Amino acid sequence: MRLPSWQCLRWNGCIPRTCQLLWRRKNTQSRLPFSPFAIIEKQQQRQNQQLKRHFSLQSCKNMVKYLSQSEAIELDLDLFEMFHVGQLMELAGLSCADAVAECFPAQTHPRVLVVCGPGNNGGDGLVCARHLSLMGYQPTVYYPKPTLMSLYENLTNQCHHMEIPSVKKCPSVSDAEEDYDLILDALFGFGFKPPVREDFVPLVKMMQETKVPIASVDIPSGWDVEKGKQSECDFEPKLLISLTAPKLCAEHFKGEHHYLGGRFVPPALQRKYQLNLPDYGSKLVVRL
Ligand SMILES: NC(=O)C1=CN([C@@H]2O[C@H](COP(=O)(O)OP(=O)(O)OC[C@H]3O[C@@H](n4cnc5c(N)ncnc54)[C@H](OP(=O)(O)O)[C@@H]3O)[C@@H](O)[C@H]2O)[C@@H](O)CC1
Ligand SMILES: [K+]
Repeated sequence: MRLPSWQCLRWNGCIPRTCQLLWRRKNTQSRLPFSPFAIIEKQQQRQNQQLKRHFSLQSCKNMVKYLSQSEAIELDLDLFEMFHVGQLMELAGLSCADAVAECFPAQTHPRVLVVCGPGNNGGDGLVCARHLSLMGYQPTVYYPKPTLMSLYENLTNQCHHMEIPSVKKCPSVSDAEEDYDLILDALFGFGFKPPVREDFVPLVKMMQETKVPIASVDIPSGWDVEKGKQSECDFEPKLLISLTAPKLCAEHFKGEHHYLGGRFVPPALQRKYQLNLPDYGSKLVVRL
């Protein structure tokens, strides 16, 4: 039996399908110890892997910047000189609702427990709850330490006007699993300094132990903003919505969906922080 020329095969890179099938059949009949097609397939796999490596390197080069905690705080202050905090929060919360709708549709995950913390991350959560309700979800707000400032009071009142219920007690693991299809974690953002203080421990524990999927706003609460998970107990959200630009902890995120939202950074600030943001087009969020 005549083997096809290796040079010719390498040159062409591929062989007509019928020819391959014929060769395979002959090869099996003559019980040759190897098939040249297997070797060619191996070569093609190797080439594909090289291409993949090349493109992933390229995308790393073009990748959005991951911010340290101090960069995130500094950028936040710069933004606050240009915009009212309420404007930024409205876009942030709307982006979160949009990403939730892409990953956990209202038809399959209607009941959302929105956990809101005492800072701006919690404010994003209140805005998100309002938009989720407008999108056909049934959100419930848990806001254990409401901040006594008009910004947060207004956001809370807006939730009341939308007839969004709230709970006063942290649900147990079993209650959470019975009553909710998704938890929106807006407890701590980039202002968090570990470890979690005592009054929030039961809430974080519930989120660690529950099987209800979690969508985290900006930072998975309890993670170090730069180093990520602090212990095996820290929860792993299914969805992370980074706002403005991802923080360093997002490099450790292993969940299924990572989105970027908060499409409000003017070009001068993008240049100052070398953010290298992706093109949002007409969308509120982009998948990273
Ligand atoms: N420009 C942007 O990028 C935009 C950012 N936005 C959003 O703002 C978020 C950052 O907001 P933030 O600065 O208010 O901080 P955040 O993390 O919400 O909370 C701090 C609170 O947590 C508390 N606390 C801290 N550590 C604690 C601990 N260990 N255990 C218990 N409590 C602890 C702390 O208490 P304190 O230390 O002050 O007593 C304070 O009350 C950001 O992630 C994004 O979601 C968008 O709204 C719009 C545009
Ligand atoms: K969070």
